[in-house]
Amino acid sequence: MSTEEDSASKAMILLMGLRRCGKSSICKVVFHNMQPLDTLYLESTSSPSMEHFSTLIDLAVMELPGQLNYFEPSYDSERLFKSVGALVYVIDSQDEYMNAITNLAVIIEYAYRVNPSINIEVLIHKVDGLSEDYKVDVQRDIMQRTGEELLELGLDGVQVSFYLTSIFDHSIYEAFSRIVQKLIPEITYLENMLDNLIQHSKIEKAFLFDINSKIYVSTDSNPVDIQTYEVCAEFVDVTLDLFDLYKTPNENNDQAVTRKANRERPRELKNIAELENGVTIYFRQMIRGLALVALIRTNGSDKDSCLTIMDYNVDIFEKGLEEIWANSANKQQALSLE
Ligand SMILES: Nc1nc2c(ncn2[C@@H]2O[C@H](COP(=O)(O)OP(=O)(O)OP(=O)(O)O)[C@@H](O)[C@H]2O)c(=O)[nH]1
Repeated sequence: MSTEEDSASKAMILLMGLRRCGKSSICKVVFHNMQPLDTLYLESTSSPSMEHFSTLIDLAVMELPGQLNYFEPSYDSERLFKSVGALVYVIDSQDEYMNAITNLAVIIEYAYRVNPSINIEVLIHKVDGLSEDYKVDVQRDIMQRTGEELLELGLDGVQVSFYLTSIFDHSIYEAFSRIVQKLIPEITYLENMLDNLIQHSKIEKAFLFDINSKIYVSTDSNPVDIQTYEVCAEFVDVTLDLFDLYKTPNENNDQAVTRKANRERPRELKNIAELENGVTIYFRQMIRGLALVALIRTNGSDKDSCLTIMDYNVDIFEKGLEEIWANSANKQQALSLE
């Protein structure tokens, strides 16, 4: 099966940008847990590469090397762009970016023509090297120049979203979370379910994480503040690291070694801790490699009874999730039979 055929059944994210803008580093850090500093030694990518990951939906992230000429007749760009849900274009903010903007406009013109429903997402990347003021200036400048280029091409109505990102902090996960969420058809149900859960469980904020990438596939409708996300993402890491250190009860050494090698975890992974500010943080594994992470403010009421209610409500939430997943799996099956 070719990479493009393989991706047809998945929501596809296409990652593009000029050479050395940071595409491979983003893939390695977000999807393979590579340490950001180790990306310094990554070699230039010479052929398209594809990452797959499954959350509530199956996603494929395809990286196209910067030096490839996508509009050569030998390269079937039309078929590729038609199968894509989101085009993510990376611009290196530490470099001279005018060429990147011109290249982006040409790609948008093409992508939009063959696939008008494509989401266009621009990562203003490597902002760790810029001061706070300069970051804002660069963002404004890139947005304005992109707008001008699109206007010249008669594409001023095309919606483009911009994100300031860096692999050295959580901004890249936050951006990918928002990009992925736009591709999940059931996102409104998920948000409603999370809103319902927080109303009935003294929760301040709840995230549904994809455990392996630490992208959050959904959250309640309260605004996301990046520090809250960071605390929750770190708790996912700590929980998994701790779990991987120890054998589970009734497991012999060989089974533990095999499980760790395959990165398998028992279904019901759960962890609860109290933060310095008295807020309780709650982690519970759900279906399909997802985990619910919530911050609970007990406000002086009995912590144990809060957690009992929480467990009960999370059971109901998980059942809802199973139903959503069963429905979306049926829909995908029906589509593939058409
Ligand atoms: N400061 C900083 N450097 C970054 C960031 N992301 C990537 N880099 C660095 O940028 C350089 C190029 O990154 P790559 O991921 O190889 O770039 P690429 O777009 O895949 O390059 P090609 O494969 O040639 O198309 C590496 O040295 C990375 O360490 C970031 O957020 N901040």
